[in-house]
Amino acid sequence: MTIRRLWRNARLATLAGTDWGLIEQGAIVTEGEHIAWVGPESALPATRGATEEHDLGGALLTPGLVDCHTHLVYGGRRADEAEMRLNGASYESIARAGGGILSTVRATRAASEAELFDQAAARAQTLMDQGVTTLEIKSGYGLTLEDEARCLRVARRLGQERLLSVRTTFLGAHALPPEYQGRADDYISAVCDWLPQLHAQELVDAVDVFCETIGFTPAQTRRVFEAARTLQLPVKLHAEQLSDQGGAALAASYGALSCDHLEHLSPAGIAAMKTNATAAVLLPGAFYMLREARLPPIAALREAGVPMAVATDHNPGTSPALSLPLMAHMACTLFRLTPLEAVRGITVHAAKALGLHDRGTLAVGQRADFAVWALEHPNELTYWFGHNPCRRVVVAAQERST
Ligand SMILES: N=CN[C@@H](CCC(=O)O)C(=O)O
Ligand SMILES: [Zn+2]
Repeated sequence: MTIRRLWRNARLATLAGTDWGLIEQGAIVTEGEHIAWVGPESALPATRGATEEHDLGGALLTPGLVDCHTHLVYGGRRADEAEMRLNGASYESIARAGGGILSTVRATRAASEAELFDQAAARAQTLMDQGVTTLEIKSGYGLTLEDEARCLRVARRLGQERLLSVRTTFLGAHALPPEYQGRADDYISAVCDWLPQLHAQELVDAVDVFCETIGFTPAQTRRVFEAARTLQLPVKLHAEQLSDQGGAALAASYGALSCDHLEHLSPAGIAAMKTNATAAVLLPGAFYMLREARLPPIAALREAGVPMAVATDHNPGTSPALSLPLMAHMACTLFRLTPLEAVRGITVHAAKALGLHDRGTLAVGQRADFAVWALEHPNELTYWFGHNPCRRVVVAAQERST
């Protein structure tokens, strides 16, 4: 029997149109895992009787948050590297000396799958406690077939065992592992060979590449995208973070779901993203921690109508951040997004960046994923920082304790 639930006595921010979509004294009826009715309580049809009723005490209810770019599964930590950077070393110089991503690769390979799971689960819990109901998790710290598979299995298990929706992204082309030094093209051949094997194990929802001077070239990126295309897997790209490689235009030409980082994005890249409906994922945590000098071209993206998402980019090197509302706050203060843009960036546009159209707003037919906040207005999601106003989280109409 489909369970029908009534969630009432809430101020709703539906985000279903182009504004906040506020509904005072609102109610939502869910049937099974989806929203069956949403509106002011006064208009609730009598036929909408529910088997369960939840009084939300006048709190603010928003769509569940979507963190569309994380590297959540890894071993170790990189506080020493952060200290080196604070003492003057650059991210690139540390990477070229075999630190950076490769130091996390060593720690990840040394960790057991159970350890990787426990550590990632604790991080996921912190994100979830602050309103996240959908989480993208990339591999990219294993860099062997088996180590990449382990990380993707851990990510899948998080989705199965926790009340959370997880999307997995294969990022084998994240860094060149030591055993392939000087043989980047051979490593890309290996990555292209692993992809169908991982896909056959149902471990891959999308494919990503780090296209950068300290990552992979556009030509190597293209080879990975061709392998993804053969399997009809969507692609996304770490693009134009530290330099303009023309990666965004390349990714957009493959119909990429998103291009992420984008501090060095060119007008041609923006035009290609616009043409191909590719979302821009902004990552203020990495921008802040690397003390980058150059802002992503927000005004031009806005002008072009490219959807802008915001994510934590949680990773041990450049963004050990575990609060998506904090990233929305930083997207406003650092990148000058409006509060509405930033909140759409962690809900409906983040869902779009994952190719998901069934979440991110409160509307009939959408997944019943929402967060309840001790706030009066959704603009407070980008106002407060350093505390957690999230009170309840509901995933597919099931309440998760926070
Ligand atoms: N830029 C590449 N990948 C990560 C950083 C990974 C790391 O430094 O461990 C990012 O998205 O910022
Ligand atoms: Zn990343």
